[in-house]
Amino acid sequence: MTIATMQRIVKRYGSELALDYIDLSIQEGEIVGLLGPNGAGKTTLIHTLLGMIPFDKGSIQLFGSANKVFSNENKQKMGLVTQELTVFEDLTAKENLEFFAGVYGLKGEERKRRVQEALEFVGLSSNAGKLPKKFSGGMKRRLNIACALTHRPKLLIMDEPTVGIDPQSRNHILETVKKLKDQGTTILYTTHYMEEAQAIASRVVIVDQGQIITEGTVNELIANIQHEEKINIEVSDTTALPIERLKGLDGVRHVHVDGSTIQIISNVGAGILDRALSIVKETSGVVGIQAEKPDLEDVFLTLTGKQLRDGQEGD
Ligand SMILES: Nc1ncnc2c1ncn2[C@@H]1O[C@H](COP(=O)(O)OP(=O)(O)OP(=O)(O)O)[C@@H](O)[C@H]1O
Repeated sequence: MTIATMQRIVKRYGSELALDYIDLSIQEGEIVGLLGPNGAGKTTLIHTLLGMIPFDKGSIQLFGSANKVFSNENKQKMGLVTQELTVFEDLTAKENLEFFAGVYGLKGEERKRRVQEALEFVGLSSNAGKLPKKFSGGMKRRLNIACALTHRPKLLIMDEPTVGIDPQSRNHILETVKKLKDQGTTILYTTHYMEEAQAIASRVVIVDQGQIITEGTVNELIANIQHEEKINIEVSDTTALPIERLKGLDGVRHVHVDGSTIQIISNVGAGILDRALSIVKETSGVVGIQAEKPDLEDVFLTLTGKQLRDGQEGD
């Protein structure tokens, strides 16, 4: 089932074109990683999808219908984890959750149960009675996520939920996102950390300057930009290098020798590593292997000619 569709969406802030004909659809059960540098339009895209800001052109469908897209019924099915922390510093973690659960209309025993579940889900049960101002940055981020979970949204939108936290807390959050997906939540996850998208996204959508410049699974995106694979094999003995035999392997394009290193360039997916190693081992003694593997950063660099500006901690 298609959970959300954006068709030809244009959004301007005055003369600034923030979304430039966006076409995006999100299928049930996916984690869509929305990746792009600062100012690319990620926050604008999700605020538009949630009906929080008006757009200039195009149409949006949610949960299979274009009718009453931003009705309360549909809004109840969505959750937003904001980029800025939206927790109240002077309420305990539990009171914060009770407040947000109340906003979504949960009452009585059900509200208590959902608050408890959300606290457990993000690993904050033992800190339920504490004030967030005493929390670490990572704990505050986890509470911020829990606030968007008590009403069990079908579509959870997370706007850079790991900005400014330590790697351990980040991993904890990424695990939480995967757990949510396993429980059937569809997730739109925006980030400018390419390794996060690479780790959790079933599909990655890369935006830059208000446009979707490419989308696909991480492997598809990498395969699209990758025309060859490179393996460097360092040997201990260069007296009888089996260059001609390596050149004869299926899929090999070039073989170079640089000092004690043999570089083999092959077609993508040729899978020559095992075969090449067994040939080299026969004559030359292998002391090291290095395979150059492109990642999402290379995809971005290839498509836009610039770095993704992978964010620093605390930015
Ligand atoms: N309220 C606003 N008024 C005017 N311009 C805005 C407003 N919000 C965003 N913009 C502009 O729209 C463009 C897209 O911004 P947006 O915040 O959507 O990007 P982003 O990808 O979420 O960036 P970041 O990673 O820094 O959060 C930017 O050029 C930004 O300056």
